[in-house]
Amino acid sequence: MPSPFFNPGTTSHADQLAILHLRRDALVPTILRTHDDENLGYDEGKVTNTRFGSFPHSTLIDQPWGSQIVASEVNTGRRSNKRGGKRKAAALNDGDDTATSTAATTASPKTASSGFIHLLPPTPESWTSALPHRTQVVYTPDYSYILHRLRASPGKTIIEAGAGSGSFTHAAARSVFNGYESLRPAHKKQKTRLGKVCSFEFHEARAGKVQEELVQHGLEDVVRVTHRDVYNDGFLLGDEPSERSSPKANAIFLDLPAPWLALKHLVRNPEDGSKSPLDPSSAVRICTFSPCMEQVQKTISVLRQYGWLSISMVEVMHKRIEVRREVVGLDNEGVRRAIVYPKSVEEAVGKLRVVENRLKEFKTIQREAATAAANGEAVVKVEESNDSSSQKQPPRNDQKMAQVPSYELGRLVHRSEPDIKTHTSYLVFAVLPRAWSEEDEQKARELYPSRPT
Ligand SMILES: C[S@@+](CC[C@H](N)C(=O)[O-])C[C@H]1O[C@@H](n2cnc3c(N)ncnc32)[C@H](O)[C@@H]1O
Repeated sequence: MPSPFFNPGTTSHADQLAILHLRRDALVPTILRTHDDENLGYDEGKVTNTRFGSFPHSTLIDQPWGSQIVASEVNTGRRSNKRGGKRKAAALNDGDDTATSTAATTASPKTASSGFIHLLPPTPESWTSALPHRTQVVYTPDYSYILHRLRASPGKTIIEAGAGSGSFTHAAARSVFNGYESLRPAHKKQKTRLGKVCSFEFHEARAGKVQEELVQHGLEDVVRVTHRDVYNDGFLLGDEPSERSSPKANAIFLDLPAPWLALKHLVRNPEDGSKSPLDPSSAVRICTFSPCMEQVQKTISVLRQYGWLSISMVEVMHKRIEVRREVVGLDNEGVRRAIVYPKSVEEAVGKLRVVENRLKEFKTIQREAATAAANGEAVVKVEESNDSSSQKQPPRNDQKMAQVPSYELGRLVHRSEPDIKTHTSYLVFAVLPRAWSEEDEQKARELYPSRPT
C-alpha cells in the first residue's frame, strides 16, 4: 500500500491513517475504517469521539483532504447492553479516541449540532504532534535541523537508535524515500539504491509497537525495525550473528541515554572483525541527541578516539515569533484582534459624550411617545422619531475603518509564543571520512600525479 505520508492523493480512503484536526494543538490520529473488529455497538460502524462530537468513519472516508466534517449523532442505544461499552470507556480513559464497532449494518449518521473538525492527510509533523507518547520524542524543530545537517536525501540510508515513539523515524523515512522495494521492477533492482531507515530499539514492546504503526502507515518497505541492544550488539542487520549484513549507512542519529557506548560499532574496521555498518564509498555523518552537557563531553571524547572529524555542538532553541499589528482604541470596534478601549482621555470623554447624547435623545423620544400616546397617534410618531434619530447618529466606526487597509492599522508588535513543545537538545555533529585503502591511494596517485620538484 502506498504510504499516505508520501502520496496522500486528493481524498481519504478506508484503512488509511488520517489526522483529525480539532485545533492547532489538538490532533487526533485514526485509521479510517467502515467497520472494525472491536465490537462497541455503534450502529454507524467505527466512530471517533472527540471533544467536538462524534465522527462515524463513514463521514470521513472518500472526502477531499482538508474538508470540514460536521459531527454526527450516533446511536449508542445498543452499546449499553454490550460488554463493549465498558471497553470503550476504558479506551477513552487511556486517551484512545478510536473507539470502534462491527455493526451488522451501518446506519446513516445524522448531523449533530456539537461541532466540526478538519480532515487532514498525515505528515511527519502532524504525526509528531498527534502520536501516542511512549518516550520523550524528537520534535519537528529539532529533526528538521538534524536531517538537514545529516544531509538526509532521497536514496540515503540512515541508522536510528532508539526508535522510541517513532517521531524521528517518520521524518527520516520521508527524507530518504525514493521508491518502494516491493513495487520496483526486477531489472532496476541493482541500479538505484532505495532510501532506507534502519531503526534499532532495545525495549521489546516499543519495538513491536513502532513496527505495527509503520505497517499501518505503509512505511514497512522504507523502515526496518530491529529489536536490539545496540551498545552490545551493534548495527548490522539480521538476527543470526553469522548471517548479519551491513546497512551501508550514510548517516546516523543516536537518541540514546549513553550514545558514546554505541560508537565502537560505528567504525570502518570493527575490532572484532565483523562488517562495518557504514557505507565505505561515502563520508558518514552522525548526530547524537543529549539532554545534558556531561553526556555531550563524553560523546565528543569518544568520537575523537574513533577518528570522527568536524565535531560541533548545537543547541536548538526554537521560538515561534508572532508578528502582527495591534490596534487600540474605540475607533476599532469590529476590527479583528483590536483592543477596544479608549486610547486617550479625549477619546474616553468623546465616547461618554456620545453615550450621554444618545441617552438624552432616547429620553426625548420616550417623552414624545408618551405625549403622542395620550393624543392617540402613538406608533407612527415613535417610528418616525426612531428613524430620524438613527439618521442623526455618526457613521459607524467599522465603516470609517474600512477606508484604511488593515495592514496599515495600529502598532506593529512581535511576541514569541511560549508553548512550543520541545526538550533540551544538545546536538553533537561529526563526520567520518570515507574508507581509504592502499588501492584507493594508488588510483588517486595515478589520476593526480605529483609534480616533480
Ligand atoms: C528518547 S527515546 C527515543 C525517541 C525517538 N527518537 C523518537 O523521536 O520518538 C530513547 C529510546 O532509546 C531506547 N534505548 C535505550 N538504550 C538502548 C540500547 N542500548 N539499544 C537500543 N535502544 C535503546 C529506549 O528504549 C528508548 O525507547
